[in-house]
Amino acid sequence: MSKKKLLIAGIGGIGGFFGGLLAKDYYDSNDVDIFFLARGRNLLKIKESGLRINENDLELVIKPNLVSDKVSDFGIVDYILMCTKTYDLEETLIQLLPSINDNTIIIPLQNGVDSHDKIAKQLPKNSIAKGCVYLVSRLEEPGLIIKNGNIHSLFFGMDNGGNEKLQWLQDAFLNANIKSVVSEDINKITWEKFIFLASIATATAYFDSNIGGILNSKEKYNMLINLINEVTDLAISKQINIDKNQQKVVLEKLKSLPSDATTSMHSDFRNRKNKTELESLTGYVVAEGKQNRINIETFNNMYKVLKKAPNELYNT
Ligand SMILES: NC(=O)C1=CN([C@@H]2O[C@H](COP(=O)(O)OP(=O)(O)OC[C@H]3O[C@@H](n4cnc5c(N)ncnc54)[C@H](OP(=O)(O)O)[C@@H]3O)[C@@H](O)[C@H]2O)C=CC1
Ligand SMILES: CC(C)(CO)C(=O)C(=O)O
Repeated sequence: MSKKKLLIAGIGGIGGFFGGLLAKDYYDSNDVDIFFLARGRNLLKIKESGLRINENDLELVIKPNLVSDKVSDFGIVDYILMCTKTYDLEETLIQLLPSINDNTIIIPLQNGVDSHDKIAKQLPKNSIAKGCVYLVSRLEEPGLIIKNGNIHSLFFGMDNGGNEKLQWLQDAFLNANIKSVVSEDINKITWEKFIFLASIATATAYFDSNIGGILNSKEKYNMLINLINEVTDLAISKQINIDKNQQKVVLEKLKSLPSDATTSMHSDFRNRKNKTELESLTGYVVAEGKQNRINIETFNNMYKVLKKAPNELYNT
């Protein structure tokens, strides 16, 4: 059997963490190659001294089989885990075309619910999975991933069956100690993540507050509940098969996260990044809510404020 090639595209908070665990497990493997697509100073640092993953003060240093920004170095790969921010998805896919043939399976692990369709539009012949992760992890500096808290989980699957194609990947994740699940109902799972994330990412960025700060303030908590209800109504209008009581589901998830943690979108606002995922999270709910005639007043009000540049938004 030929060697399987698994490419992690984007070595930041999630790609660095999950890619790092895979690269650690499969270093020297005769059966599997783990490749990293990285760029800039991050690429240089990983090439020079490996990728460091710091979890609860324990540090792992990982050398992938190959890290590069030149897609021609990888050849055709069997699987691609898409781990860039959503705003980099389309450009990265175009860059990756020389490594993709009709058999390459692509799994977006990004937040949001539209990556699958965007990839399928560009690559109609390929099997495209859906996926999502629960993790709090940041690329702290080039070559250094810091994971906060004890949770990590990864869900993936395909809408129309086809999960047997994903079984090899599931085994690879489990061998690398990644808590992963191949789901028969991945649309539901990714929407549950979206309801949770679009609400808490919007609230943390709008109030410039961590998760504990939202849960412990009556005013902020009530706004969070409005957000959860609005995006739940949107999901139901789109016939997503979810339980109507998403408040309970979201609050349970929030309680499993460290209270000093925040969302990746809020971190990007805080770090004055010139791009954020506002459009694929808050903006998506506003646009789809309007189209489906759902009351999305709280999302809309917060969206208008969050559209200002982060420099204008936060004064410290
Ligand atoms: N971080 C977390 O804890 C969680 C994040 N998520 C979601 O996961 C996704 C990724 O987030 P996160 O890992 O935080 O993002 P990061 O910004 O930390 O990582 C993305 C990395 O991809 C790199 N990249 C982008 N395009 C390319 C390219 N064409 N070639 C090579 N490298 C590229 C970026 O480089 P550069 O910096 O140069 O742009 C960056 O290093 C998002 O959708 C996020 O919402 C979901 C759950 C938890
Ligand atoms: C809230 C959290 C940390 C949970 O995984 C997340 O998905 C994000 O920050 O994007």
